[in-house]
Amino acid sequence: MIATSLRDNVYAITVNDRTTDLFEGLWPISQEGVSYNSYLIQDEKTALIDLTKEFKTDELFDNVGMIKSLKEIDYLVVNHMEPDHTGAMKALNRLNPDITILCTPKARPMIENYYGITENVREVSDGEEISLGKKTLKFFHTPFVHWPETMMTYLVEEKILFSCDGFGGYGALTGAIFDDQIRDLDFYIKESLRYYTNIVAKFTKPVLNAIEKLADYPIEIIAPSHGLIWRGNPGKIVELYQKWSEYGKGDNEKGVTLLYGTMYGNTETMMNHVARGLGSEGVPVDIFDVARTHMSYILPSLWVNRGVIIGAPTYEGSLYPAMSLALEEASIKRVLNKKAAYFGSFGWSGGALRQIQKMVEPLKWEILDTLEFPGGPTDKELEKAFEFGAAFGRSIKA
Ligand SMILES: Cc1cc2nc3c(=O)[nH]c(=O)nc-3n(C[C@H](O)[C@H](O)[C@H](O)COP(=O)(O)O)c2cc1C
Repeated sequence: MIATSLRDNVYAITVNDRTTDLFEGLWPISQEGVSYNSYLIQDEKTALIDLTKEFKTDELFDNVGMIKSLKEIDYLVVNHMEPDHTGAMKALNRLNPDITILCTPKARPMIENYYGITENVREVSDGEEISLGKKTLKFFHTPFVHWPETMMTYLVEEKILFSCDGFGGYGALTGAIFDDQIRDLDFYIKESLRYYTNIVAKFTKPVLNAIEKLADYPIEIIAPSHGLIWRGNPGKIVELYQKWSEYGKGDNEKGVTLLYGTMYGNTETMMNHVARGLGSEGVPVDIFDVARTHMSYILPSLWVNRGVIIGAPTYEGSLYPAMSLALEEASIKRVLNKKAAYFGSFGWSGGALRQIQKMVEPLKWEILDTLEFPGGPTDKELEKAFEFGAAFGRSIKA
């Protein structure tokens, strides 16, 4: 892909990755893809902001090289050390050992640990400015958006924020790279939420801190290191990230995530009646079979909805394992403060509910109702399931 101009002498080099199956070795992107965005600013001095995953090094270098020889670049700005933004660092350093690497103090030892580079590394302090000539880089330390060494870089005269992982999203770019060029903006918003819940959700407070820190600076372009560049409406992605971060406190949407798992269909039969009960109250419901859906796609729903219904049978005295794994993942991502309910089938002893209580208690999920039944549900139990769903729906709307 050829570099795109953001402003005079400010370029975006967006490298698409459509072959990595799992982002971070965890999160599926084989359908959606992802982009690694780097930025080049040409002035009396030239700065390159963030790099790419190692296997995309040649593509990045070829595209940068069309604008400026890599050997003539003065600064490499490292906003974040994660290898999807720094994988090309060693190769760049070999080509241009004189390049000055600008980073936070916390990034310096990481640069040595990951790439063995110790020379020409210059720490920038929070709020520090470096002049490139006519244009000025200003650095904001934003720890834990997404690692401790993270910072964002602001191009003062052009009012562009290079936000790295902050305000990023999955989704390879389709030639168009700006929000105002995209017909299916909903796709990128959905993929930004999935990215947020997969990658950033644990760090809601640092995201809110970063937004607050930048509040007084006019921003005309948000240029993250993954996904769309927000030029038409940069406030949109900031508002979304802010809203999603506020959800971490529990002030969520009036919807329900219905997670279920089943071995022989009894819990699934019940689930359909619970769902109809919820539907009768007009409450939006997302239904996921936890054994067959990657958690990457479940987390966005769990994150935004106020209510969670768990439907799963007892398995070896405890909870159906795929549901345990889903709840464990929700715990890792700090999905907190939900209204919850449980239903499920058992053979003889039960035990699933006990395990659920143990798992959701630290997450501050309030279990409003439970409905357990032996074997297959009777007609009476199915009626109860409908009312169980409807009652839960009412409590979510309340
Ligand atoms: C491998 C396995 C282990 C089970 N362990 C228990 C158990 O410890 N206690 C119990 O009450 N039922 C146990 N059951 C029975 C199931 O909970 C029961 O069959 C239930 O109806 C399954 O619901 P489903 O049709 O939604 O999968 C077990 C079933 C299987 C297949």
